[in-house]
Amino acid sequence: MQFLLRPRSTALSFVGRFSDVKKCRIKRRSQGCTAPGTRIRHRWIKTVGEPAICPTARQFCSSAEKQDVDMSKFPVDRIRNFSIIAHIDHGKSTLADRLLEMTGAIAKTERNKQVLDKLQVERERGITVKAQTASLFYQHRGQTYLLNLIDTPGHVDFSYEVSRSLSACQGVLLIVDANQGIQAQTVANFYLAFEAQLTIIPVINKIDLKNADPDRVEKQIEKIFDIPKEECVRISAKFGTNVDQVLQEVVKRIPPPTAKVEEPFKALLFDSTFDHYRGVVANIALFGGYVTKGDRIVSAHLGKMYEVNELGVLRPDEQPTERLYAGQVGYVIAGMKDVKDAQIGDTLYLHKHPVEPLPGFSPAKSMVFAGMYPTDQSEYTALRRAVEKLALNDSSVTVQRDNSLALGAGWRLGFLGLLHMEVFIQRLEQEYNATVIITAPTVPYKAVLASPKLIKEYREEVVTIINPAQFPEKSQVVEYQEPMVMGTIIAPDEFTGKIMSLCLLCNRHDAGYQLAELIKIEFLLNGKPVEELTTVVHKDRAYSTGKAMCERLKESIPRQMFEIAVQAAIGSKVIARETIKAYRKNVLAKCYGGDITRKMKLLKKQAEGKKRMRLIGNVEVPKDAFMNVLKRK
Ligand SMILES: Nc1nc2c(ncn2[C@@H]2O[C@H](COP(=O)(O)OP(=O)(O)OP(=O)(O)O)[C@@H](O)[C@H]2O)c(=O)[nH]1
Repeated sequence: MQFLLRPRSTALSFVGRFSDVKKCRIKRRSQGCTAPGTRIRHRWIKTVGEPAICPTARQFCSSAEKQDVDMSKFPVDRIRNFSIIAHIDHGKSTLADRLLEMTGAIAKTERNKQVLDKLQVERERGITVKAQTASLFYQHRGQTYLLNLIDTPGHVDFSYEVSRSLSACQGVLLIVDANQGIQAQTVANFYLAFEAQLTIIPVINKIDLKNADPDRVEKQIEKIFDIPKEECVRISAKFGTNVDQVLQEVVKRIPPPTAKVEEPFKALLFDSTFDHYRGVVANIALFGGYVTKGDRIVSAHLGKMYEVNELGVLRPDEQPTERLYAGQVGYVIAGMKDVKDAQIGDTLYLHKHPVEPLPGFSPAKSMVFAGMYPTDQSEYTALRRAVEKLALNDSSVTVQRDNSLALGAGWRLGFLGLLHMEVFIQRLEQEYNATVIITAPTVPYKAVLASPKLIKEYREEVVTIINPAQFPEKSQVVEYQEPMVMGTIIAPDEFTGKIMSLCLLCNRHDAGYQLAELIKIEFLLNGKPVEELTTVVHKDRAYSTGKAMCERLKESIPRQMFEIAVQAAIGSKVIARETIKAYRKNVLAKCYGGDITRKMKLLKKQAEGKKRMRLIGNVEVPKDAFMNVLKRK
């Protein structure tokens, strides 16, 4: 790993192997933007709209009032579109709950916790993986404001969701934990918002904590982001302390959208979900004009025409309206049945008024690839549909068809990181009842080919390999290359030494490829290679990886009626071995007496379990064994 010290030593940059990085994230910086760690010299927060308001003059909409709000009465200057961004667990979803409660969008009950985290996987893991939109009506000085709030995920793997959400906003609430202070994703998200030229309101959360030190965090914010400490809002999202001030600051400081209703309809499709009954529900931000139910709209990228069947706002549940106007954020359902119809970043316009498309987004770059196969090939078609639908909800997943001799037809999927991969598979299992086998995750390596035969086959000299089983032999290549990342750590001088070990966990961006000594390791069960476990590692890690994987295989494969040899091999050379002793599992062992139905039940359960097994030679390997072995600790 290389380290580069930046001027004044406020930031430490490093270049490291991508495969070392545990939480993967790729970040592209637009040219000419401020480099991480350098101080921003100019003031960039503007105060717009009215001067400071008297808190007593503020009122909130009641739940009853909100139903009657006529969207057509919303002049653009009373709309505020903003996102909540932060490092993981700094309290975005908790603050979103409070904002929803205070504006009457949801009732204030114990049950209403992390309302915007709708997915089962989000509730189980306590993390946000999908950005969610909610339109809030907020009364201030006798006027109703429409606040469109987008709650975003904090984990580095889902930062693509954050950058997409920001394209629909003019401002952000940058939440910082009063105890932890500024963390890697705080800096990364700050730069996303800064580069998008959004107004940034720093919010110091969790001031109720015993170890909270808001003064220190304010100083950090001032030093690193150049935001005067007077502009920070101190809150406790958990207890609602000062949360009303956040709403006031949103109205005061975030500018309204510049969109004009008089212009032709132009909307950015910034997110979408798939509804089994109604098809694609597209989240749109209107950059001009208005759209009405029944209008015929065109998607600029695909040139396809649709009729708007339903549109409305998200409160946070869908609330249909007759029209959506310039500056608003809402949803449309327009008979998009095919998942490929709703391209994230596409521009929608009226059939009769074509417009210049909006810039859209550059596609997310997958950095972790894995093969996925149905446990039972008869489930292939159902799984294909599930993958397509889930990929629509998560456009940062790349899907390529793949075929394995042993596992049959499947896909090679690309993810932004390992958590992203785990969440995708958990969602497939929970939302689509799918059971799948996942192969070893790998980063995209490059090989400079030497063999003319291979060059002819690939039709290029430098190939990117996303499947270790297709990794060319050393004799066929000039060199291997591996992806590198550029990471940034911002810290005071005195900590430079200590933070070296933390480098693997920090924010990073693409730093190209470098020459690498790579080796392919194969794993064999009783002499039969398990293709899906084939892995490519750095030469110096070959033995430790081979040994660790053999040990994990031994732990994960249940004993069978014969002895199983677990081996790791480089070419024909075995580098590690473990033995699984013979054993016979008699499921009826504890079932005394003659109750035949009980015995049949146990045998049926065993047969179902076997379905989830994969037969390698004569060795049965449960699906979970693959996951256990492939999980990096
Ligand atoms: N004491 C205290 N705890 C808080 C406060 N705000 C949030 N928390 C807790 O912090 C944890 C994380 O809160 P979330 O709202 O899920 O954080 P998040 O930023 O949305 O998390 P991700 O979406 O996963 O990035 C939860 O256990 C909250 O109860 C606060 O003001 N005070």
